[in-house]
This record gives sequence, structure tokens and C-alpha cells, in this order.
Amino acid sequence: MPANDALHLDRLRIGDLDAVSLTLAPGEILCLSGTSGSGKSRLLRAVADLEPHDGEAWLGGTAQSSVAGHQWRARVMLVPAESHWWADTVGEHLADARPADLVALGFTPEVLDWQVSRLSSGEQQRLALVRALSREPSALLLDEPTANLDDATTRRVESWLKARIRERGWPVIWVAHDPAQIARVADHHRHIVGHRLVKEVGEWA
Ligand SMILES: Nc1ncnc2c1ncn2[C@@H]1O[C@H](COP(=O)(O)OP(=O)(O)OP(=O)(O)O)[C@@H](O)[C@H]1O
Repeated sequence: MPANDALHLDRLRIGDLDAVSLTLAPGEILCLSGTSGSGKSRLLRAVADLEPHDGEAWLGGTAQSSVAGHQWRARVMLVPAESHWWADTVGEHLADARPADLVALGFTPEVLDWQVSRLSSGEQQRLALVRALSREPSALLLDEPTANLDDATTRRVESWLKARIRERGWPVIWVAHDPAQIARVADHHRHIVGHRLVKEVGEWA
């Protein structure tokens, strides 16, 4: 695993959630679950510095507040539940994608010639993950990365993500609903209960 930085949240506060403090070591996956509207996506957006919030986030020795938002997000990369596409073809968004990553997620390299307009929601989701990882971030924030996928494809994406996370040493916050998925991928699990992130202890913890 390459030398990498830990992600540390220091009394981060947004919306109705109590202040959140936690540290993720390089290569560690924290799964975050909670009912709809409990604040999972907003917390990720605060960590990505996309919404005003209190408290601080650190990547290694770099404080979120010490760098411009776009510079922070280039390192602490958010993959939202709904991906955004701005050019006509897939290839225009994935210039740096590794062919092996495309193949791992079930595509052939010809996918780069496809029009974005033809992509299914599951194809968009998988390609948005490849795009994010191709930008060589330092940490990942994944908002329900398998929400649009069938079981077999979900397993495929999980395996690929986990392998790449371990290989690159990214600290990761992964919003997930499925307890079976959480058991498969999480090093740590926090569940939102009321206004708090509660530690869930399972066989993976
Ligand atoms: N910019 C905003 N200002 C005020 N409230 C907001 C803002 N964005 C979202 N909310 C509210 O904050 C709450 C948490 O939203 P969030 O999107 O984080 O939920 P979530 O836990 O990710 O839910 P889901 O599982 O349905 O995606 C919701 O009640 C939402 O309506």
C-alpha cells in the first residue's frame, strides 16, 4: 500500500447531526447507514466541503479550511449517488481511466466511444466510479455506490472497489443500506440514530 494520509473529522457538524469526530486510517472503509433523510449525504457533502458546516476535516496534515474547495475535492473525492456528465461521449470524461478498471466492471474499451445519453443508470454509476478513481484521489466518499445495480454486479463492484482501496490506501466513507454489503466491505460501521452516529459492532468491527 502506498504511503497515504488518514482522514480525520474533528467535530464536523451539519444539519441536525451532532458533531462528528472520527479517524480513518489509509485503506480503511467506514460504512455509514441510516434512514432516508437522516443526513448521510449531507455529511459526505460537508466532508467534501460542498456545504457550509462547522468543525474541521483533515487529510493527513492538511486542514480542509486551509485549501480551496476544488483543491480539497481533488484529494477528498465525492462520488455522489447521481453522477454528472457534461460532454457527449464517455471517453471525454474518462481520458485517464485504466482499461483494467473498465474490464473489471464489465465494459470493453469501446465504451469510451459510447454516447453518454445511451448509458443506463447502472452504467452511469459504474463509469462514475471508474472516473473518480482514475483521478488518483487521496480519499473517497462513496454515496450508495451500488444503488442502481443487480446483485451480481453489486458483488463485482464491491470486490473491485475493495481491492483498489486496499491497493491505493484510500480512507473511505461508504454510505450503504444493505447489512450484507456492510458486513462484506466495512472495517467500521456507524449507524445514524436520531442525531448521532452510533458505533455498530459486528463480526467485521
Ligand atoms: N441544503 C440543505 N439545507 C437544508 N436542509 C437540507 C439541505 N439538503 C438536504 N437537506 C435536508 O437534510 C436532511 C438530510 O438529507 P440527506 O440528503 O443527507 O439524507 P440521506 O440520509 O442521505 O437520505 P437518503 O437515504 O434518502 O439519500 C433531509 O431532511 C434533507 O431534506
